[in-house]
Amino acid sequence: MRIDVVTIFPGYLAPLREALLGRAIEAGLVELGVHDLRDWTHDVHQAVDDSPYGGGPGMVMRPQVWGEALDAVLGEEPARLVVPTPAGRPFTQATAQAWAAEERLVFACGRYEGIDQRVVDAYADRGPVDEVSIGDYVLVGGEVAVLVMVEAVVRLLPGVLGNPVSAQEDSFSDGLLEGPAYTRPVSWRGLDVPDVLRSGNHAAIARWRRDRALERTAARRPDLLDALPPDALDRADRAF
Ligand SMILES: N#Cc1c(-c2ccc3ccn(Cc4ccc(CN5CCOCC5)cc4)c3c2)n[nH]c1N
Repeated sequence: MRIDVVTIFPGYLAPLREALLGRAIEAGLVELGVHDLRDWTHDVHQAVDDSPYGGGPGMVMRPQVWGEALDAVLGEEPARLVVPTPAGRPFTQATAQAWAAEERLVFACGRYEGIDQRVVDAYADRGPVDEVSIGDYVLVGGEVAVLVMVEAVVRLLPGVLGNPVSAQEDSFSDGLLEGPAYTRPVSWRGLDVPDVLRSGNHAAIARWRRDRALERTAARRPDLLDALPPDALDRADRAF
């Protein structure tokens, strides 16, 4: 997979070259290009924004600069263009899993009050364009959202995670939140690891973990329970 990011703050994306993601890049599992939008400006002030038509607060990012930048970065290779925005469709684990199958992702990081809508409209004729949001809160720009989405996608690529099974057993992959996890010591500040986890009874451990996942999901994310397909809960789950 190749990932390109266009931004006026390239330094914001430096964490993508650290730790697990950095090792994936070094291993050739993913290619990363980060591009400064201002490289496609032609004025002395390197202007990327202007006042909004129709009035309103803040500034809007100019379509011309974005058009030149995305034409250059996209080139002729097919790619999914991703535009983070507070007004986007929710980015979920299912989105990450779908995008993990893509050959190329290009992220357009807006700032100010966002990017002129004609940029999205113009590229929608060339290939898939996703306007997505990572959550119901307002950030200052798209860079943090890109860090989140790139990490969620790249960790799913074959060879990136040391233990690939964990990607399948992620929270949300079975529609539930994962339950609590424990490691040594068996007792810490008067708090003990649940006996079942040390029993060696794998069926009982699996049942206990499923029950804790159901309990946590019901308490914290009842919406996920409501969204489960009818056959997702077995009789033992229903007894819970
Ligand atoms: N992904 C993601 C994001 C973003 C995000 C992503 C991309 C950009 C580019 C610019 N900004 C800042 C910005 C601030 C204010 C406004 C105005 N609106 C805000 C909502 O109420 C109405 C008025 C627009 C844009 C961005 C924010 N925020 N939250 C997410 N989950």
